[in-house]
Amino acid sequence: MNVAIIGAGAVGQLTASFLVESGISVTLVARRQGQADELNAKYLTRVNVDGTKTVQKVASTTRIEELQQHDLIVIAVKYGQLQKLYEQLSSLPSSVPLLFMQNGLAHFDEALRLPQKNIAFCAVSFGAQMINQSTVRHRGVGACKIAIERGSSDAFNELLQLGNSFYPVELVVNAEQMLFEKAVFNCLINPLTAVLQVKNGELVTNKQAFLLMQTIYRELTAAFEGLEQAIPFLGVIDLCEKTASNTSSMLADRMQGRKSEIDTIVGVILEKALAGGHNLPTLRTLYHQVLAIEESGERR
Ligand SMILES: NC(=O)C1=CN([C@@H]2O[C@H](COP(=O)(O)OP(=O)(O)OC[C@H]3O[C@@H](n4cnc5c(N)ncnc54)[C@H](OP(=O)(O)O)[C@@H]3O)[C@@H](O)[C@H]2O)C=CC1
Ligand SMILES: CC(C)(CO)C(=O)C(=O)O
Repeated sequence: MNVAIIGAGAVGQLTASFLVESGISVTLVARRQGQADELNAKYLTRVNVDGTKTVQKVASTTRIEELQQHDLIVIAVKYGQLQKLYEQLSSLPSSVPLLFMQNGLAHFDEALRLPQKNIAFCAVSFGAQMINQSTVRHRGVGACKIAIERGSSDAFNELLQLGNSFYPVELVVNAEQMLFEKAVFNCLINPLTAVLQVKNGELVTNKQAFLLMQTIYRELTAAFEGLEQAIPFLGVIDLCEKTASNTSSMLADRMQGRKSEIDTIVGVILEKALAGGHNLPTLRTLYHQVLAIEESGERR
């Protein structure tokens, strides 16, 4: 099987590394030629959760138009980077299956406007941190859930049968519900880690941060019926603990001075809650804090 992964960042590199380990041929598509050259010249290194290293050869390119013959294209860029990609993806053959790996909800309808016959979405709860252009650190084992929204599961079978306990893959029935539940986890973790500039584990060990997370959980469960059953608070604590040493993707954005995914994650959840008459004041305050930090351009 030939898989192309667009986005040689934290999630793209980690996923590439586990697929290669299972004998799948992977092409990592980078945005910058310099990174593609480095990946081609060097090896891709994964620093495992126990600190050991797994080193593999992975091909890299910047040329999306060359991906016509691939059996699967995984899209592992940030939400804000998808807009530029849609046009290129739409010119690929409609037979090429696509798998979207973004957090948040805004890409769901957008991706389904593409002409491809097989489209699936992914919600991942592992931690991944880019160390440099060809090294990724696995910062916590967690599931990679896949839900097929259009077409058949055949194209995704090899991924679903990966059988690696460090990169567990699960098939989920309802893509939108899966993305919603993952966005709820991210509402509880990402903005707090970004504003407080702490790793995920500190949301449990720091009493004040924990209190804030509990308050947001109460707001969310009051707004969405059945959420407390679908996502018990213990599950949130568990995710923080499993990814304790991870820099959340939103904190990583703040540290790099990049625009975050606050709107596709928190913005969409706030809108849904408001439609049901719930304002979620604590989460809303964090939302504006993240936007204010971005507006101030603190690293510029
Ligand atoms: N990191 C984590 O622990 C987790 C992340 N996620 C989610 O996964 C998604 C990806 O996040 P993450 O991997 O952390 O993000 P990164 O910023 O680490 O990686 C994104 C990569 O995409 C590249 N890219 C952007 N545009 C293009 C393009 N047109 N062609 C090719 N490559 C492109 C970027 O290149 P460049 O650097 O040149 O801009 C960058 O290397 C996000 O939605 C995030 O929320 C989910 C769970 C955990
Ligand atoms: C799973 C988690 C919380 C890992 O940090 C994540 O989704 C993110 O950082 O965006």
